[in-house]
Amino acid sequence: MESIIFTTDASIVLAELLGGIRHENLFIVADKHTVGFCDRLFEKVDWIPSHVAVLDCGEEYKSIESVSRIWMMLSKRGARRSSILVCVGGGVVTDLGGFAASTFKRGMRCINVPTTLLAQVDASLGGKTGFNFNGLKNEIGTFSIPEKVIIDVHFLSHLPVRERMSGFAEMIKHGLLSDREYLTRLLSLEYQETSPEDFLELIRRSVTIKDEIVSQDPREQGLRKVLNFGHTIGHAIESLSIMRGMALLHGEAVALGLVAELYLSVKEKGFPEEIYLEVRNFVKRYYPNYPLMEHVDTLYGLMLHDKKNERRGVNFTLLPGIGEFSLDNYCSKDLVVEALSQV
Ligand SMILES: O=C(O)C(=O)C[C@@H](O)[C@H](O)[C@H](O)COP(=O)(O)O
Repeated sequence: MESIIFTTDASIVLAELLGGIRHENLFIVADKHTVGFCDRLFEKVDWIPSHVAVLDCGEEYKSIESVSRIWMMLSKRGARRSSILVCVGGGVVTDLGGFAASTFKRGMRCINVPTTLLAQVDASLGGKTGFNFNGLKNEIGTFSIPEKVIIDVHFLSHLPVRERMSGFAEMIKHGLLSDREYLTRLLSLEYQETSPEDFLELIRRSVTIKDEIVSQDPREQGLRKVLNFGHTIGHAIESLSIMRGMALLHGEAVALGLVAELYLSVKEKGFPEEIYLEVRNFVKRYYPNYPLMEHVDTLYGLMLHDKKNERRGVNFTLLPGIGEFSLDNYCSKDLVVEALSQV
C-alpha cells in the first residue's frame, strides 16, 4: 500500500516531500473548487506552482476529455517520468489524476491530497484509478498506487453536508465490513457536534480497515471484492442518475446500494434483519430518495457490466454478518428487483 500521512497542516508535509523537486518537475491537478486551496497548500514550497490543470467539478466530468486535459498539460510542459503530479481534490480528481499519471510515459509519480471525506476514507487510497466511459462507472482504469496520500481533516470544514454524507456512506460500508461497535458508533453520530478531531479518529479507523483489505489483495483477485459491497447496485444507480441528468453523489448512490445489497444478504446469507433495518432507516433519513422501480431493466442492464462479473449474471459480494464475507454470488434478477423495491 501507499504511505498515508495524517497531518493537521498538509502544506508542511508537501513542502517536506517536494523539498528537492525543481519547479519544472511539479504538476498539479485540481478542480474549479479545489484550485482555491492551492495557494495556501503550496505556500511553504519556495516557488509558485504554475503547471496546474483545472478540471470541471462533478462526476459528469470524470471523462476521457478531462484525462486528456491532464495529459496535454504534462506533455506540453515537458513532464518526465521522474516528475510528480499532485492531485488536490475529491475522488473524481484523484481517480482522474491517478489514471493520467499511471499512463503518462507509462507511469509517473503521483501524490494525492484528498479534500473530501469520500476521498480521504476511500477513493484516494488503494490505487484504483480511472474514468467513466460509455455511461459506465470507472469502465477504463488502472491499479496504480500513489507515492503518498496526505490526509488533513481541515479540508473537511469546507465541505457541504451533502458531500460529507456521501463520504459517510463509505464509512458505513467499512463498519459493515469490520465490527458492530464501529457501525453503531457511525450510525449514532451527532454530525453537528462532531469536531474535525473526532472525525480524524473515525477516518483513521476507516483507512485502516481499507488498508488491511487492499494490502492482502491489491488487484482485486478475491478478498478486495468486499470493498465493492454496495457498489454493484450503487454504481448502476449512480450511472442512471447521471444519464437522467439528476446526478446523485457517489456516496449517495452507494448508500442506496448498501440497503439493496444488505437486503440480498438477508435473503441469501441470513444477515441479521435488525441490523439491515437499522442501516435502512439511517439511509432513508439522511440520503435522497430515488425513483428506482421505473428503471429496473436499465439498472439491471448496467449491473451486467460490473467489473466483478465472471460469467452470465451479476456478481455480488454479500455479507452473512458484520465482518463476514461471501464472494461471487449470482442472485436472480427477480431477487435483485425485489431488493431495489426495498430502497
Ligand atoms: O477500493 C476498492 O476496491 C473499492 O471497490 C472501493 C469503492 O468504494 C470505490 O468506489 C471504487 O472506486 C469502486 O471501484 P470499481 O472497481 O467498482 O470501479
